[in-house]
Amino acid sequence: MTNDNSQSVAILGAGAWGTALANLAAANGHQVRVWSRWGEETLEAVLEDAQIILSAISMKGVRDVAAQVKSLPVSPETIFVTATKGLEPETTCTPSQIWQSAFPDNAVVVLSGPNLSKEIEMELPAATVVASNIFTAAQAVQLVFSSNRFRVYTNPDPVGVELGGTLKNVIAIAAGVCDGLQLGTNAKAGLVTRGLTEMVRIGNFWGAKTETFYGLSGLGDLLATCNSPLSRNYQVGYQLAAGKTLEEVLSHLQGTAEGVNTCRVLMQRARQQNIPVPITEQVDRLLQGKITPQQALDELMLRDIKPEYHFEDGN
Ligand SMILES: NC(=O)C1=CN([C@@H]2O[C@H](COP(=O)(O)OP(=O)(O)OC[C@H]3O[C@@H](n4cnc5c(N)ncnc54)[C@H](O)[C@@H]3O)[C@@H](O)[C@H]2O)C=CC1
Ligand SMILES: O=C(CO)COP(=O)(O)O
Repeated sequence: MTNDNSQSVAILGAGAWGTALANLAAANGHQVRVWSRWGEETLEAVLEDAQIILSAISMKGVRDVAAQVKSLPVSPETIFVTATKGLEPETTCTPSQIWQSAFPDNAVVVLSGPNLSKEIEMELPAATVVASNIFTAAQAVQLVFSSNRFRVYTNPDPVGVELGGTLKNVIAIAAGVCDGLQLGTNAKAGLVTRGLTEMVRIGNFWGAKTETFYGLSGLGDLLATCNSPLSRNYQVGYQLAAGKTLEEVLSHLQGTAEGVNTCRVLMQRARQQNIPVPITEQVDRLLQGKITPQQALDELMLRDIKPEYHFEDGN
């Protein structure tokens, strides 16, 4: 396909998600180059004249790759896009914070939504969100990826969009446990809905807007990952419920389940800041092998009874 507005796009990370995004941009007629740490092309060659640099590196590699990019010439006009869903253990930074601190003069856009890469590779329809403090940058990225099979919305709340995609991974592990234990549809609906409340609570604390969590990058991604065996995070929970150890599960898992590390980081930060995160807390104890899936369920069901919401008018 030819494209009069063809952009030069560098994709960093040739895993499942980087490859799917590269294919979407290439199908729209953009010039796409993909860099992988195992590939033949150098980072310098892939970045040359890039108008958009998109990172789909898993969380553990983001800071290192950002430092490598920083050592190379990058125009201040270049837009960075981050598609990673995780939190850095040492700093609790989100990926966009790492990219923005490495490139303070460049626009940074977060791309996140209900996007199971296998379905996107099968050319099934999907929607996503691109969020930035700089609206024109989000619009430019929207144009690069939008097509009749990938609907891209802009959003002005990058923190909310990024946290939605990150926090839902922990709830997806819990949802996998719920299905693995065959707890039924009512239990799953209760878990996912209270999971969303937990995500909003954390997100608000960290500066995200409530409405964003009710959109594609929050509720949307929560529904996708909590209901699909294609989700690696869901698979982790499902297999823990079958009695496997975390080590056994991770040794056979294809790709990255970011929720495992996110849960630890989130738990530490929530404790420091006194944010109640009951579901995350049980997932954390389960991942650490401190409790069984059944004990996690009992802990959640037998918490103190309380109102569903604290309304502002006191009712
Ligand atoms: N696969 C999916 O359906 C989706 C994944 N994501 C997110 O995208 C990110 C990547 O996910 P996948 O592509 O599925 O994972 P993956 O495991 O298939 O690929 C990860 C990529 O990161 C690279 N990488 C890891 N550490 C590195 C380092 N130190 N230096 C350089 N490169 C390094 C790997 O070589 C690989 O290319 C994750 O944060 C995930 O949550 C987001 C939406 C959808
Ligand atoms: O984020 C995803 C879908 O939006 C992918 O989920 P997993 O990382 O659990 O596979």
